[in-house]
Amino acid sequence: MSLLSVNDLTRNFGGLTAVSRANLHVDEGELVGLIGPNGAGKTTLFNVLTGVYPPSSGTIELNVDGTTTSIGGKRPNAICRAGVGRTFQNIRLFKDLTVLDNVRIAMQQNIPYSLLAAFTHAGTFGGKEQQIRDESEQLLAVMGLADKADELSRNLSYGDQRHLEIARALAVRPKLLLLDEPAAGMNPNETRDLTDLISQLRRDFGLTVVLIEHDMSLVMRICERIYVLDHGSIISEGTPEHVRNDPLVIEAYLGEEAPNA
Ligand SMILES: Nc1ncnc2c1ncn2[C@@H]1O[C@H](COP(=O)(O)OP(=O)(O)OP(=O)(O)O)[C@@H](O)[C@H]1O
Repeated sequence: MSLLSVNDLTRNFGGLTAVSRANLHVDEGELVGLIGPNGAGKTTLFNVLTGVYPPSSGTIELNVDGTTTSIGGKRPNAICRAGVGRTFQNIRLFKDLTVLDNVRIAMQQNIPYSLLAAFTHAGTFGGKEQQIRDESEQLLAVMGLADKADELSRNLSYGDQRHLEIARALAVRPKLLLLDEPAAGMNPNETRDLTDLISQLRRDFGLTVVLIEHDMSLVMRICERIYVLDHGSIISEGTPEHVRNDPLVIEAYLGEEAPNA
């Protein structure tokens, strides 16, 4: 059974259908790309997957360790606890907090209230705090931000802010990581480094990854499978080779950067 099953998913905004009867299946450990021209519905699909918007119709199921959870229409925190972490197209950090605190807050957010209360009452919260701090520092090291832990996140370079976003997404210990344009605004060298890092994170953390990306060199290099959205509908699905030669995809991209990088 797939880790993520999206069945007949539709999301309307008034008279506009942003996602139309989409079907996606992502197996555990896969690295899958989601591409499509501007306004195709990619971010809306992520927003529905993560509870920012409920689906208008259709179902979303997450199968983690043999347990299937229906996450369609659930609140973002519940979906996060079910095992889904994400980054945003527009960086969303606590700009006036330190790099370390940004990760610590994300990690704490994933501790259920009852467990938090149990720690407090049992007097072991201090120990838990230390564990959160240690794990946050480890994550920063993985993301190459160890020496910037005490800096305010607003002072980080753009590329480092994108890395911190990923560290925050990893802090919730996701099984499924959704990356929304992780390379946006990066130069070709930074993009190459990020491409390697995403592959490494998948291996080291045992992640399943779905990424939206306009940088076709990144998508074609690391994704095993790609879904192509156009006007809210999935028009193609398959290997990078298949997708880049699909006439429907080429037509959808006419006038935009063709997916052949
Ligand atoms: N909250 C909203 N209210 C109304 N319309 C919306 C809303 N969010 C998205 N849309 C519309 O849904 C359509 C799909 O937008 P979406 O941002 O999902 O596309 P995208 O594929 O992520 O585009 P891009 O590559 O430019 O980021 C667009 O027409 C957009 O204007």
